[in-house]
Amino acid sequence: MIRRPIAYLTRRETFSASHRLHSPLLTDEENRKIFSKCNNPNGHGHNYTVEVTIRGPIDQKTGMVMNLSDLKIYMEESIMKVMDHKNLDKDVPHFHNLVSTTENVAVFIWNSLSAQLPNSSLLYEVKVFETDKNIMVYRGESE
Ligand SMILES: Nc1nc2c(c(=O)[nH]1)N=C([C@H](O)[C@H](O)COP(=O)(O)OP(=O)(O)OP(=O)(O)O)CN2
Ligand SMILES: [Zn+2]
Repeated sequence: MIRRPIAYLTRRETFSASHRLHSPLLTDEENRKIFSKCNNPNGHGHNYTVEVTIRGPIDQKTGMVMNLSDLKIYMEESIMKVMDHKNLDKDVPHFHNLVSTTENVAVFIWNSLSAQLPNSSLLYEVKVFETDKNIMVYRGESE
């Protein structure tokens, strides 16, 4: 049997969203202390960048791990339509009772994409840049 090379492909999208860091599991005082300026009652915004990486064998016939045009559609559905120009806490039901940290945003994107992809085992990494300096990575791991 011919061994197929494994390759990684990544697509990047950017979206803008507002949010407030406020955990329902903490008191108001604890929220203020832990999240400080990010607990501002009227929220704040970010221009997020998301990189989604797919890992898999290169198909002999197509020469592709996955068609980037298809990945574009999956990311449009899972990320852009859901979060771009939205208030994460109010507009995205997932964050009604879950603090919208970038870690949780990365997990949310992973789960949404997994549900969309025909073969979710190809999903390798979701990387979310909250700012140029603050970057979170999720690879589907849990403990
Ligand atoms: N582990 C996490 N910590 C923090 C998160 C997060 O999502 N996960 N988020 C925030 C705030 O929401 C906010 O995004 C912080 O942004 P910003 O003030 O721009 O970040 P810096 O203070 O690092 O920016 P400087 O440019 O260095 O001032 C906080 N923590
Ligand atoms: Zn923030």
